[in-house]
Amino acid sequence: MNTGQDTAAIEVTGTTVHYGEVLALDHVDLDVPPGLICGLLGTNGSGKSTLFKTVLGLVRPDHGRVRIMGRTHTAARRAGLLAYVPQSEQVDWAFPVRVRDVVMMGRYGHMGTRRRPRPTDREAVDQALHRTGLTDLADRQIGALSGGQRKRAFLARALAQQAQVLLLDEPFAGVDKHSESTIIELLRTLREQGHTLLVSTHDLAQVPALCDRAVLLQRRVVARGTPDQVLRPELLMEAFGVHTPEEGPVWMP
Ligand SMILES: Nc1ncnc2c1ncn2[C@@H]1O[C@H](COP(=O)(O)OP(=O)(O)OP(=O)(O)O)[C@@H](O)[C@H]1O
Repeated sequence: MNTGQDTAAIEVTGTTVHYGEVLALDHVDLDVPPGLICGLLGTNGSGKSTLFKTVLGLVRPDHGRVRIMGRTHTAARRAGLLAYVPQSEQVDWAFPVRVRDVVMMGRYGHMGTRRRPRPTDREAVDQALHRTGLTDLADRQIGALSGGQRKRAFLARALAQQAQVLLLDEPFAGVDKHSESTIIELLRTLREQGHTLLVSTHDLAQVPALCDRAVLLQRRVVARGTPDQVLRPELLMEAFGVHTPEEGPVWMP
């Protein structure tokens, strides 16, 4: 009997993506077991966002297959299994929407077409605001938050979704130490609660402490495994042009 225990939370098989002439992903395989944090590491342009968009079904691969907990992305999204925190939001920051309203958007999938919040929706929003340290800012306009606070607001929106699988694109980029430690603590708690997280980051120094698995991407998968297996000088050199996590990534043409 298949108990579902061996079904990967995220499975990408032989996936290739072109944007016109640009090869963005080249036969990428990825397999994240449930309940783990997997770091997705690569330079600018290495295909991290494209891989997220492919998992979400926003980009159609030339070939290859994506499964989220054994389902297609359409079925997974319909079942509310998948939440996404993009790198930056294409929003009009002057638009008069409160932080609480942004987080409530994470509940839309639970509310049906009338989008009238019920007590359970309000509770989920309050909890997500609390967990991201935004309770005191809940009634502030989103455009009046700092960059790090905005990041936390979009993370809160994903939390309110209560999805099993979370995709986080550069959650630490441009955030201060306070926001960074709030986010790290939160990601660890989510893992303890059995969620699966795929987290892209340039910050290699964080990977050993945060991630159970890591994938080095340079259009194709350079390496995947535990952080120890992946953060090896020759592999980092191949993917980033650096020898150690402490040296940090540098731009490679
Ligand atoms: N809409 C698009 N049209 C054409 N080329 C694109 C498009 N989106 C991405 N690309 C190209 O595909 C490649 C992968 O881009 P992608 O955004 O996935 O990289 P990334 O690893 O997320 O980079 P970054 O760290 O800078 O966000 C790059 O060469 C990029 O220029």
